[in-house]
Amino acid sequence: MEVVVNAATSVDGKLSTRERRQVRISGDEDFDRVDRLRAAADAVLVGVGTVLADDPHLGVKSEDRRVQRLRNGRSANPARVVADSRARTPPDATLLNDDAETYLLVSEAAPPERLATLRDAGATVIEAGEEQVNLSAAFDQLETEGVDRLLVEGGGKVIFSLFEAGLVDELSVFVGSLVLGGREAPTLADGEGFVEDFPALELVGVDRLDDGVVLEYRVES
Ligand SMILES: NC(=O)C1=CN([C@@H]2O[C@H](COP(=O)(O)OP(=O)(O)OC[C@H]3O[C@@H](n4cnc5c(N)ncnc54)[C@H](O)[C@@H]3O)[C@@H](O)[C@H]2O)C=CC1
Ligand SMILES: Nc1nc(O)c(N)c(N[C@@H]2O[C@H](COP(=O)(O)O)[C@@H](O)[C@H]2O)n1
Repeated sequence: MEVVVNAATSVDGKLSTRERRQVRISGDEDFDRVDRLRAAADAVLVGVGTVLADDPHLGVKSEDRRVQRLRNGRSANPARVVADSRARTPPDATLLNDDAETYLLVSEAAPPERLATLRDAGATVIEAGEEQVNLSAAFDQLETEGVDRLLVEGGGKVIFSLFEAGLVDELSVFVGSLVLGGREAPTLADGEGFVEDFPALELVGVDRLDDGVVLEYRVES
């Protein structure tokens, strides 16, 4: 499976404010670039922290692109995937609507009654890992469901875990012209952080977009 990570940060590397309030960092051109990434993906993944903070939809915004996907024999929207160890996704979350299939990646620690509620709300549950989702094992199961290209939109904890597990193939970051600040504000890669064996990135693209810049990297394995 090809795993592509995309996020938008402030110049100081933050994904949102210290209150975890979603900020419009991207401008229209960058949101259109993200829409193209979504349209090219089989599924879009976020962590449950992002679901609780933003209640995202994760669908393709452009009708032309949705129509093109249908012409190509695909679903109009990519599937939605939530890394959600303890099944904390609210049953009325927007990404559980009928616009696309939704997979919840959970661990053995997820309460069975929560899983029953979320299955009733339309989710397909994939279990991998004891306390936290084992992303590598979960991705193997997603691949059997036909997910060959996965777009990851965040947040910082999930992105760090993916780098830690060596699962990221491509990374693109839109750096907007603003400073969010705050040591508690989520950054591109949170979690424990690396002290050695940092992921090796090859810079393959730099583009000015809106009032910011898009940096594109290939991740060396
Ligand atoms: N500017 C941008 O491009 C984006 C910004 N955001 C912002 O990021 C913030 C949310 O980020 P985070 O709090 O870091 O949450 P997150 O979205 O990374 O979710 C973290 C949660 O995912 C679950 N999880 C399951 N398996 C995991 C694993 N193997 N490794 C790590 N987590 C795992 C855990 O419950 C964990 O608490 C929000 O403020 C949101 O607005 C989110 C996405 C994109
Ligand atoms: N690329 C990008 N730029 C920003 O400025 C952002 N705030 C985000 N946030 C991400 O987009 C998700 C919302 O998606 P929907 O519009 O609801 O489909 C949000 O959850 C973040 O993952 N991204």
